[in-house]
Formats: sequence, structure tokens, C-alpha cells
Amino acid sequence: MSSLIEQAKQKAAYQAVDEHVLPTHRVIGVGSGSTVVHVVARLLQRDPELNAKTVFVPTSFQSRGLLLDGGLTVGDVEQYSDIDVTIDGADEVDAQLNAIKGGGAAHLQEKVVAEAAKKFVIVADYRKDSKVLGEQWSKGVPVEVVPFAWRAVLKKLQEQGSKDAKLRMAVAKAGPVVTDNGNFIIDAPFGLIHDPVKCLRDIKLITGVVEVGLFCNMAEIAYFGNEDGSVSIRTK
Ligand SMILES: O=C[C@H](O)[C@H](O)[C@H](O)COP(=O)(O)O
Repeated sequence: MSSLIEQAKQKAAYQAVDEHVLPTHRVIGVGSGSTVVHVVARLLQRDPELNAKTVFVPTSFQSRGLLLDGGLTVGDVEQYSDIDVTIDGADEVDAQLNAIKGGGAAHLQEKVVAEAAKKFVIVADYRKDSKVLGEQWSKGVPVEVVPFAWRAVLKKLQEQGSKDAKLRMAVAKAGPVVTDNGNFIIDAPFGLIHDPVKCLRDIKLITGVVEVGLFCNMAEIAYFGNEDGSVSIRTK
């Protein structure tokens, strides 16, 4: 990964933490992915006494590991269903702040933790910034499915217009990616998604679908790190 992209991710993440994680906050949701690594790094630069009074709710095996490695206290949404703010990455964000997420197969827990928060903040680099979903992210909408239903769901997704929908295969394991929740992922490309709410609804109504990686009308603000070192902010 080029250092420009890494620097862009870091700038966006640091600014989002600085502007949205307040000393009065006690419960912080932490998303997943490579940009969130910088979110956790910035959280660890806060006053240790403040961090000691705060519980962090992870959204995956990966983000739980980042928090535990940093010596932070972790909790789950079952214990902490009122989250002050959740900060997470995204695969693509459109002009209305709708997002595609789940490139790392973590979108089910991410959506629950984002919805439990008073405020949902996205951090990303410039490659994720789009007018319409599907412009930049061509791999498709990640759809988490119950394993036994995957073929039936795939067929329905193809009937809904995603002829190239396919089961996500693991890289260092024979067979499919298995999510942190024990499910499979289908990646369903729909070209440009002009109506993400309808797309989300149509997919979610397929029996066997657990969650769809379309986050519509959820984010309040997004930070995009740019190539030139600046950060662009998009609000509702
Ligand atoms: O499942 C993964 C998550 O939705 C990530 O937040 C998303 O894929 C963005 O990850 P990254 O910051 O690594 O591009």
C-alpha cells in the first residue's frame, strides 16, 4: 500500500477521533479494517486516565484484537447498548453519506454497533469518495448469508440483476470466507446504485440473508483523507 494512501487514512482517522471522541464519552464503538487501525492508534494517544474510564465496543475479531493489544477495556452491545459515538471505515461513500461496507466481512457487527450509537462517523481515504455507490467499489455489495442458504440467495440476487454475484472465497483456506458470526459472504455487483435504500430493502427481504453491506442514512459525517495531505469533510 502506498504511503500516500496510508497517510490519507491516518489523517482522516486522527481528525475524526479528535473532533468526535469527547472527554465526557464513556462508550465508544470501534469499526473494523485498515483505516480503523489509525483510529485506535489515536485513541491510544489520549490521556490514559480518560481511556481507563471508557469502554470500547469492537465490531470484529480484528478490532477487538486492536483494542486488547492497546490495553483498552472492551465491552459488547449486549452490555452497552447506548454508545456515544461509533467510528468506522467504509469501502465507498456516496454524496448522501450512504456507504458500502463489508469488504472485510465485518458489516453485520459493524451495523449493529453503528445503530446503537448516538453518532456514526466514517473515516476513509480519497479512493472511497463517490457521487453514486458503485463508481469506485466494483466488487459488489457484501451480503452475509446463512451457510445452508447460500445457493438459494445467490440465485435470487442474480434474479434481482446481479448476474456476477458470487460466493466470496477464502485466500489462505480452501473454501469460502467464514465470517466472525459463522456465516458466508456473497459479493453482489449491481453497477451504479442510484437508489441504495431500495437495493438494501430488496436484498434484505431474501430469506437466508443475515445483513447487507449497505449503510443507508446512518452516517452523520465522513472524513476523507486526500492525496495532498488535506482532509475533506462531508456532512448530511
Ligand atoms: O468489513 C469491513 C469493513 O466494513 C471495513 O470498515 C471496510 O471494508 C473498510 O476497510 P478499510 O479501511 O480497510 O478499507
